[in-house]
This record gives sequence, structure tokens and C-alpha cells, in this order.
Amino acid sequence: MIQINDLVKVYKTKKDQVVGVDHVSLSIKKGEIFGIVGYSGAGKSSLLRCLNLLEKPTSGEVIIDNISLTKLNQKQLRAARLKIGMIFQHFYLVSSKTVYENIAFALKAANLPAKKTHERVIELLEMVGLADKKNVFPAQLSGGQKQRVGIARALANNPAVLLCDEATSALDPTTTKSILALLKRINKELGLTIVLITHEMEVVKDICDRMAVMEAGKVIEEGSVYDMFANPKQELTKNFVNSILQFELPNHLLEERKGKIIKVTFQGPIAEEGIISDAFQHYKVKGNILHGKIEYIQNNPLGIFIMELTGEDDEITKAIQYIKDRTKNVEVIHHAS
Ligand SMILES: Nc1ncnc2c1ncn2[C@@H]1O[C@H](COP(=O)(O)OP(=O)(O)OP(=O)(O)O)[C@@H](O)[C@H]1O
Repeated sequence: MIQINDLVKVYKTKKDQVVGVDHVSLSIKKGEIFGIVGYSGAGKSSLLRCLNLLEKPTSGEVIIDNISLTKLNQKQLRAARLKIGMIFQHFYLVSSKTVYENIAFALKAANLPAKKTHERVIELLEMVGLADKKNVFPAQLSGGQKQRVGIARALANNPAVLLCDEATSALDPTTTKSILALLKRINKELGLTIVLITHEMEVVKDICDRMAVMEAGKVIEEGSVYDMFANPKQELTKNFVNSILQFELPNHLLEERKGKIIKVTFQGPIAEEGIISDAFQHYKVKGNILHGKIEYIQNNPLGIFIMELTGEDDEITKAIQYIKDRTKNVEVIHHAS
């Protein structure tokens, strides 16, 4: 659906040049929700804005729905852009127009008869749950409602792709959840491909199917959201995952322990099985859970437990092996000295 080939964006300033996007290649499938995460300055906005050519790439190619956007002339690009909706952190609604007019304005380029425009605006307002707000001005809306107008406007021309630029970053956690639920619903109902950029891993965990992590203009890791949570490889990805799974134990707690401390990650349905209690039954080992959590990522359980094992060294080794054989992911994080 979206193919990004060796994309580079260099900003030239008077004195020097800044690389915003550094040789990025990505494939985003039709109908998926793809998240791009990274800290400030990583190049997320630059990459997203290159996807609809709001920023002109310095080199490389962007192909959407088999059309190479980077090869189009201005007129062709204007037509192609109608198929790419975009929403923003700060909504960018026109303050002097009502909700209805803000949405109708987006339909201007489509040159629909007035009746059709009216029907479409009403349909969009219903889709985003704002039918009763059609005559109010943006200043009278909450942040979440403004973003709903932004979504309705972005969907006006039936786009195939929706680009979301930190769309929930200005919203409180409850409103964020409701906007994410709306995005998920339109993704399912309309088969819309969604690309979102965010610095919040929670957003990715809630609605994305796959994700990429960016640092210094480059994509340093990509994969299914579940795999990235279960088995992050790069330090930065681990930091993002830890921002949700927060499993750092205080040093003094580690120092007070007498046994071996292990971190076990259970993937998929296995998280629901009693592997640990089985291990304790089979071997003369006592376990003390120091931290534990089961997260559900796209309805798949991912269990992470940190525990102290005490007993004979030999028995502990066997118990660890028993758990390892069944979970594949056991890490000894501390030995008592
Ligand atoms: N118009 C511009 N002119 C010059 N440099 C720019 C411009 N836009 C972005 N940059 C630079 O490109 C790099 C990537 O910025 P970008 O805004 O894409 O990152 P980001 O990950 O989206 O960060 P943030 O979340 O803070 O927006 C940064 O070093 C930034 O300073």
C-alpha cells in the first residue's frame, strides 16, 4: 500500500544542513495501523510529511496505491493528495467557520453538487459522533471534539490513507482513548490504512499492528507491535517498551536478595499457563515474585515477571531450564553475591 524507498530529507539552512530523514525504507500494508515512534527530533514528522509530499524529499521514492508520488507534477499531486487524509496535534480548524463549514470546506476540491456535499457532511458528523455540534464554532469544542472534526475533515474525500501527526498528544488520557477507539473503528469499517507518529508507546500498544522506531533520522527497528514488546532488540526500543512495562527494580532491593533473580517473559496463550508454579512443584526451589504484569497487546497476552529463586544452585539451574524450555525468554538479571 505504502512503499517508502531509500527516502532522504535534508533541510538546508543558511549555515549548514540538517538531515531529517536518513535513508528510510518501509513497507506499510493495506488496512494496517502503522506506528512510528521516536523521541523529539528523531525525524518522525519529517518522514510523515514526506508521505504526502508536504515536505519534498531530497531523494528516494514514496509510492502510495501503486502511484509514485515523487514522480507526479503539481496537478497530479493535488489529485493524489485527496486520497491521503491528515490529522494534526493542534487540529488546525478554521476558527471563523462552524464545524459543518470546516468539513464542507474539505469537499470543495471534489466539486460535488450542494445536496451531495450536505449529505456527506452529515454522514461524516455522524461517523465521528458530532451530529449535534454541526453549527458550533471550534472555540466552543473540547480538544477531543476538535480532533473528531479534524478526523471528519480528513475523511471527507474517502481517502485510502490517514496520516496522524501526534494526533492525541494534546489530549488527556481518557480523551486519547476515545480518539484511538474512533481511529480503530474507522480503520476496521473503512479498511483505511493509518500511519501515525507518536512519542507515546501507549498509543502504539493500543491500536497499532506494526511499528518502527526512529532515531537520528533512521529506522533502527521495525516489526509487529507484539514482537517489539516481547523481544525488543535495540536499546532505544527497550526504553520505549520499559516506559510501559516499567520493570526496573531499585538497586537496594536487588542487593538485599539472597537468591537468583530472573526475568521471565511469556508470550501468547502460554502467559496464561501455570508454568512457574509447575517449575516449583518439579524442583526444590522457592520463588518470590518481586514484580509481575500481564499486558494485553492486540488481545494477545504478554506476561512479564521478575522473581527471586532460592534453593540449591543445581535445583535453581534445572528450574530455570524448565521455564526456559517453555517460554524461550528467561534472563538472569541478578545473582546474590
Ligand atoms: N523546516 C526545517 N528546517 C530545518 N531543520 C528541520 C526542519 N524541520 C525539521 N528539522 C530538523 O530535522 C530533524 C527531525 O525533525 P522532526 O521534526 O522530523 O523530528 P520529530 O521526531 O518529528 O520531532 P518532534 O516530535 O519534536 O516533532 C530535527 O533535527 C529538526 O531540527
